[in-house]
Amino acid sequence: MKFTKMQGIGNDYVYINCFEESVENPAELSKLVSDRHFGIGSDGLILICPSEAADCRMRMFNADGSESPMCGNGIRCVGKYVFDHHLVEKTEFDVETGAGIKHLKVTEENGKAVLLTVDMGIPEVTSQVLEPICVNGTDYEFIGISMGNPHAVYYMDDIDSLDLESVGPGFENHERFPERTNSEFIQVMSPEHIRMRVWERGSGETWACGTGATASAVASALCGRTGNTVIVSLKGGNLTIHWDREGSGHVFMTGPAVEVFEGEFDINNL
Ligand SMILES: N[C@H](CCC[C@H](N)C(=O)O)C(=O)O
Repeated sequence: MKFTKMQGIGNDYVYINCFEESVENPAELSKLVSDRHFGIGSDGLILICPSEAADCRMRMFNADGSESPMCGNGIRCVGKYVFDHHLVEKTEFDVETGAGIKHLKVTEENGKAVLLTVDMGIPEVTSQVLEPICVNGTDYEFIGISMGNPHAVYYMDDIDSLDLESVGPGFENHERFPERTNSEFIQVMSPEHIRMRVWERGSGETWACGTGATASAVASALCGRTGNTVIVSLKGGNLTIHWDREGSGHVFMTGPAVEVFEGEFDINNL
């Protein structure tokens, strides 16, 4: 089976073009391909599929095989793939996701997409603006934001000191979040700049999370820590998030997408 390895600021997935391939059990396949020692190595699997409602459809699976309705870094890479491989012949197009149809705009150089802007839709606030919670025996406050997938945003003075490998599962699996949650840890640098680390539902700490960066930008504006446009600095790079709060209410994410390599695998040998 042919695949393409792509990454959005270090959030890397194995992509399969399901206009040409068919995948019987994507949840199991995601567990296999994401293994960084016995598989290809990735944060999960993303299928690029035909769609009746848009130019294509994205299905996203975390490293543990769980499916998520939306993936911000993933949809930018999907946009790059369909543009670069001429599955679309336009610089604006739509991608169907489990969180609705998303509109993408491509910035291209020499016929390749180098930057993509995604209309992430209207965020949903799922908690009090700073709701108390006790995790691993320690008291915190968070803001719950859904971008089609759940996020819990926490503010800290020093995110680098977080031992996410040990505390991450307690945030992800807390009983407050019946569907588990992605957890973002934010250090506010200025009203226009935040730093973020993330423990993702189903994948652990990743180098970036597009929906998480979007949720964190909205949360930061809601609690008055930033304006409506912020640079979010993640381990793997930066995203620009703009919340058209006074207008459409939609949030826009702009960032890069990179094709790393193409390959083939025999699923019986994974
Ligand atoms: N782990 C997430 C899906 C991937 C989100 C992230 N990689 C992004 O770029 O938005 C979830 O289960 O909701």
